[in-house]
Amino acid sequence: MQTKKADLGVLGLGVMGAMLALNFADNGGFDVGLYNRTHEKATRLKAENPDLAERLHPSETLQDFVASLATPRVIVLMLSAGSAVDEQLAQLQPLLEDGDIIIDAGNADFNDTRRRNALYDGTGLHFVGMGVSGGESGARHGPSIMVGGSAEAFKRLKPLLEPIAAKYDGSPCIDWLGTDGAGHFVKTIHNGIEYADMQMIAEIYAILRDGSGLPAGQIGDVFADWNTRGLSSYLVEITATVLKEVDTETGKPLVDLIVDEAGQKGTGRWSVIEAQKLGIGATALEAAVAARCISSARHLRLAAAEVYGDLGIDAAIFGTAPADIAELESALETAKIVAYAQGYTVLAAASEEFGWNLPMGEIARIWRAGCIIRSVLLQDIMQAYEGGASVQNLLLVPAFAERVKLGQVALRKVVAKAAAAGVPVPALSSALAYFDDLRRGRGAANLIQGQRDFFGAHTFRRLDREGVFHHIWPEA
Ligand SMILES: NC(=O)C1=CN([C@@H]2O[C@H](COP(=O)(O)OP(=O)(O)OC[C@H]3O[C@@H](n4cnc5c(N)ncnc54)[C@H](OP(=O)(O)O)[C@@H]3O)[C@@H](O)[C@H]2O)C=CC1
Ligand SMILES: O=C(CO)[C@H](O)[C@H](O)COP(=O)(O)O
Repeated sequence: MQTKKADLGVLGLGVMGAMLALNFADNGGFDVGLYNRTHEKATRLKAENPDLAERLHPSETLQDFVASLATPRVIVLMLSAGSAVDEQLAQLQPLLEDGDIIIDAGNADFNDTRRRNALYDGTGLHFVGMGVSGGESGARHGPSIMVGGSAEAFKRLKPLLEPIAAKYDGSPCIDWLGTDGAGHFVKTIHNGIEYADMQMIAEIYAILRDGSGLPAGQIGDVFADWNTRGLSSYLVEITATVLKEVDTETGKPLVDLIVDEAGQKGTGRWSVIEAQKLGIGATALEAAVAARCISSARHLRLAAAEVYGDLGIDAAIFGTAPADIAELESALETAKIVAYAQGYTVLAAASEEFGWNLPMGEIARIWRAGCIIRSVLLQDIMQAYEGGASVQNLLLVPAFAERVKLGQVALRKVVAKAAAAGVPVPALSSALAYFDDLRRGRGAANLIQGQRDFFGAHTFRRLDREGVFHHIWPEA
């Protein structure tokens, strides 16, 4: 029987919740109350972890769960995003008391988080939207934690959360990033960048597989090698592992047997929707979300392959010489910098729009370990913001400009070759197009303004004089 009240409770013991609960018990040494809609998961978690069992306290009812927690309570929700969170909040609210803190630690649409924060305002309860990244293993051993909500609530949560967070050079990858939805917004953009990163890696894989004709294992070796330098990151590391894995039943590379339809739970889409709402062109993120959608339309792709399959891919265009592989490496590294620059631009715009004053360098700091997009690049991004430097766009920071000036040559060649060969590289090419768009002082939107004024009297500004003008255009 539980005699001592638990230090906190975890509600929702799916993949992430179960691992977070173990992390709290193990690395935090906390007593953890457990509750799950399907009760068996709570009892099983305790039974399967005898070494931590004395700190795990499952309850069968929500009432017992709430009663098992020390006051003021801290309850971590780890549920599927959306209505599940609202339902649980509604059931919890009458059981809670002044000062209790409820954390939504799942992925949430930050608009929901803002709405929920507003609901709790003035109730004496605190609602905290908190992004957690690192997948199952991160949740168990140390995720990157992006906290929103009130600074006051964070002060109380810090001693509970720091011990379970990932550590980079001993420093915990957790911080309070701003009020209401700030934590979930930053997690959403993290995932948008994650989508872009994964898509670009997949495009390079497609080039090596369909353009260069390399088998999966050898492509895995290429990624493993790249992981020792500028591209060093969790995603490149796991790419190498996934590519080298062999299916024991068939003896074939497992990746060759996996259906080419990418799932998505919504965070990538949210990142792009919010970028659009803020008026920011995050084209690599957009391309990555769109590519997942196209991947899911497998029947359509198979039908199109029947119609256009004879066009094939020109395999003579991409080589496998060390210089060819190095070109791909440089292209990927450059496009990745562009994707991060886009993600950070969305963060900056949101910070301004919602008055969060997001600590940009700190976000890079807490992404350096634990999270899915952890990479050596984040160290450079952190440095770009050092001393609170105001950064308009990462591509304008001298250290990145130098790298991109060199790397764009490879990116341009790879995108051009891919177009010629017939290998789709939507994220790499949108990164290149963004860069080219950004670097030209004079774009082509003057024509669009002319067209808009023609059909809708939308007016335009002129380069040679101040003011707003409408022209009487000749009839078409
Ligand atoms: N998996 C990952 O890599 C990551 C996931 N996340 C986020 O964490 C959250 C949880 O994800 P994950 O653990 O993977 O998901 P799972 O599907 O493994 O677990 C979902 C949990 O939500 C509960 N649940 C679902 N619907 C309801 C409902 N209507 N009422 C009560 N409980 C409900 C489930 O209960 P039951 O057992 O009864 O079904 C289960 O405990 C999500 O928001 C996800 O986006 C964040 C980072 C990484
Ligand atoms: O948040 C995560 C990683 O950071 C989750 O794994 C999320 O589910 C990934 O998104 P998707 O399922 O859409 O690929």
